[in-house]
Amino acid sequence: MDIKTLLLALALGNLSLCAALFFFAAGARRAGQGAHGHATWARAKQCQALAWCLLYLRGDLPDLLTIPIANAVLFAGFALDAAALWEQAGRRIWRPYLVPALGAAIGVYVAAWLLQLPAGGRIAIGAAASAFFFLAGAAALGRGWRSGSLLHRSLVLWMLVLTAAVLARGVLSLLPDGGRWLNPVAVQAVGVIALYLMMLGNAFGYLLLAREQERGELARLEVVDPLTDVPNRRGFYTALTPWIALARRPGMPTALIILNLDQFKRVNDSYGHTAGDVVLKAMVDVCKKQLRDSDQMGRLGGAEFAILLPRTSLEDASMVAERIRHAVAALPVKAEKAIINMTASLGVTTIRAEDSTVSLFKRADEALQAAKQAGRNRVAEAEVIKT
Ligand SMILES: Nc1nc2c(ncn2[C@@H]2O[C@H](COP(=O)(O)OP(=O)(O)OP(=O)(O)O)[C@@H](O)[C@H]2O)c(=O)[nH]1
Repeated sequence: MDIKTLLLALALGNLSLCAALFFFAAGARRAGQGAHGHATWARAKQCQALAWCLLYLRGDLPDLLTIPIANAVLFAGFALDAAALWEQAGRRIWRPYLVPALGAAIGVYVAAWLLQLPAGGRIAIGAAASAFFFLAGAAALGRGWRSGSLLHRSLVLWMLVLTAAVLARGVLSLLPDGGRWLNPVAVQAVGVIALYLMMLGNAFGYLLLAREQERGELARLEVVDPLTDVPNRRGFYTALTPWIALARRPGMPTALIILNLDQFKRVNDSYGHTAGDVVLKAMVDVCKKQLRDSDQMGRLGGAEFAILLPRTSLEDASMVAERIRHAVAALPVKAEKAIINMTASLGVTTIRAEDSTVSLFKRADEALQAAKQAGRNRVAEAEVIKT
């Protein structure tokens, strides 16, 4: 296989990935899901497909296009590959690191071309720049090394080996007698094959990270409310369980507040569901500001929230509830070009030795209903057992 055929294989490989991503994005858009998740990776593949096409057409197109521009686009493609891997690994901030590195790589390469450095020098610069971006990508994949599967770890090692091969090709191109004891065409072919395998390794690595991230997100959504980012009912119950067990032992009590926004249905009916969502998010922020780090807020559903206050007496919990009630009433929420004033009703109780989740929530809910019936925008305590 000659070098031209290998370059064509690289161009076609990246073009097929572009096509696959295009149809994936179109499918996601039709399903109403949006497809922003893979935008960086799609751009990386587009850059690389264009660059390999230009490199393939060397000799047919002007050198300006097939040498400096093709390599600059290729470096951009490799940098975006690394960026996409970092995004999938959970780090969204890659621009401050990769953009200057890309600028430097392009600057040095173009300067070498303008100064008419021998081709070996340019190849070495290209290899060093590519290896840098491959290493950045491998580092993103390597972050999950400890918890990673065998496939995950093998991919990291595979990318490191290929990076070393690309780098070795660059070093060999600098040796004055490199061509004497090695066939230069074979060295070039090994370099291009390493790049081809890197394209495949990167695609596997990217898909692996994407699958891991999706699994992590699904696991998170089982216990977290996606709108307000606080635990949902299931997550809150899980956090509550040890405190119910602890209530059987002597010591400071744990308090529970249930908060329900008043007449929230009207907000949805008057301003729309989107405005209602903004209000719910704002309410969580308002409440969190009144709580300690050790307190835990959760969303039970609709406009109803629960707050767990460890080591807090009924009296103190009522004071916190009153503070929250006041803060909610004092803060108008801007949503959908409207200013919405809200109030909340709150029921307060402490966990008792004989409590189960059902009896605890029943009591807190009765207090909440008492607050609603007394005219809303107020705090009510659950009845205390006289001993
Ligand atoms: N915007 C928005 N609305 C929601 C969401 N979940 C539930 N709701 C709405 O929240 C409203 C809950 O109303 P309720 O708590 O039952 O009653 P209310 O209007 O607040 O009246 P009171 O509780 O008696 O003061 C219903 O209209 C639900 O459709 C959500 O995620 N977003």
